[in-house]
Amino acid sequence: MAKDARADAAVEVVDLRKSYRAGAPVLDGLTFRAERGRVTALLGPNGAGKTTTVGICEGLQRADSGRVRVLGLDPVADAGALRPRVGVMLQDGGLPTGVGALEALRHLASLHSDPLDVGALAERLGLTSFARTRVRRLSGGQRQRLAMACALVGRPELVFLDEPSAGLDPQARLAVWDVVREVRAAGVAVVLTTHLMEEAERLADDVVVVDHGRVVATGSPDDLTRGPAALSFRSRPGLPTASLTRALPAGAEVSELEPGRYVVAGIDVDPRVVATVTNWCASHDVLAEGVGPVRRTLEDVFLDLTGRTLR
Ligand SMILES: Nc1ncnc2c1ncn2[C@@H]1O[C@H](COP(=O)(O)OP(=O)(O)OP(=O)(O)O)[C@@H](O)[C@H]1O
Repeated sequence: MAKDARADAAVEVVDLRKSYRAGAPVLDGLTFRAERGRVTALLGPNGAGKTTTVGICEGLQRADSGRVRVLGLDPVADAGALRPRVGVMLQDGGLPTGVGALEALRHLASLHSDPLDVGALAERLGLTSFARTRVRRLSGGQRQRLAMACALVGRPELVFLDEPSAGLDPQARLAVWDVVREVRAAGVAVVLTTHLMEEAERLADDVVVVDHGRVVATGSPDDLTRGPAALSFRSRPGLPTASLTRALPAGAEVSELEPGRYVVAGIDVDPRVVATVTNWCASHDVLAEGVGPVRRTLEDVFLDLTGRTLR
C-alpha cells in the first residue's frame, strides 16, 4: 500500500501490550488497522482483550507499551481534539438516568456543533416508542439503541460500537445494521466488537480475530472463509463415521457436527470423493441428502483459530 494511504488509517494499533498486576498479559503485542469508510469487526472469545483494546483506543485506559493512533492523534494526549470527532457507544450511554430517552439524546446533540437530526435518528433506531421513558427504566435492548444513537448523533468520523446488537430483537438488529451501513457509506470508520458471527459476516469489511491478546487472523469475511471446501450431507443421526472414514482417501475426517449433519474434511473434495460417499451410503442402506461441497463459515474459522474450550 502507498505510504500516504497507510497514513490515512482511522485507527492504528502497533504492538500493544498490557498486563494487570502480575497476571498473564491481557494484550500481548496486538497490532491492527481500521480504515476510514470501512467496518472493522474485532472478534474473539470472552476475555481475549477486545474491550481493553477499544478502551485504550478511546483513551479510557492506557497500554503498558505500544503505539496507538486514532485519526492520527494520541487518544490520551489529544483527548480534547478527538472528543467531537469520535463516537463511543458505552453500555449505559454515559447518560443521566433520570431524564427521558429522547431528552438525553437531545442534550447530547446540543453539545455538538452540527448534530444529526435527533427526530430522524430516533425514528431510524426505533426510539420513538420509548422516547419519554426515563433512561433508568429502559430495557437492555432499548438502552443499547439509545447508546448507539448517542454515539452517532455528533456525526463522528470514527465510531466504536461495543457489541452493538447484543440483546436486540431481530427487527432492531436489522435497523442497527442498516444504520451502520449508512454511516459507513458516508465515509465513517466503524470499529465494532461482536460475538455474532452473522453480524461480522454481513457487516464487516475487515475482521480482526483476537485471542489471548494477540491478532490471530485478519481479512475480509470472504478471505477468511475461502479455502478448501468440505463435503457435507444430511442423513439419519448416528451413522458409523469411522467406517466411512476408512472408505475415503487417507487424511479424510468425517464428523457428525450435529445430529444428522455430516462433514467430510481434511481432503480435496473432487468427484471421486462425492462418488465414494454416495457409494458407501448405498452399500449401508443410508439415504443421504444434499451431498456436495460447502464453504466454511466464519464460525468454523473462528473455532479452528480459537479452539472449542470454554474461557
Ligand atoms: N480492571 C481489570 N483488572 C484486572 N483484569 C482485568 C481488568 N479489566 C479486564 N481484565 C481482564 O483482562 C482480560 C481481557 O478482558 P477484555 O474485557 O478486554 O476481554 P474481551 O475480549 O472484551 O472479552 P468479552 O468478549 O468477554 O467482552 C480478561 O481476562 C479480564 O478478566
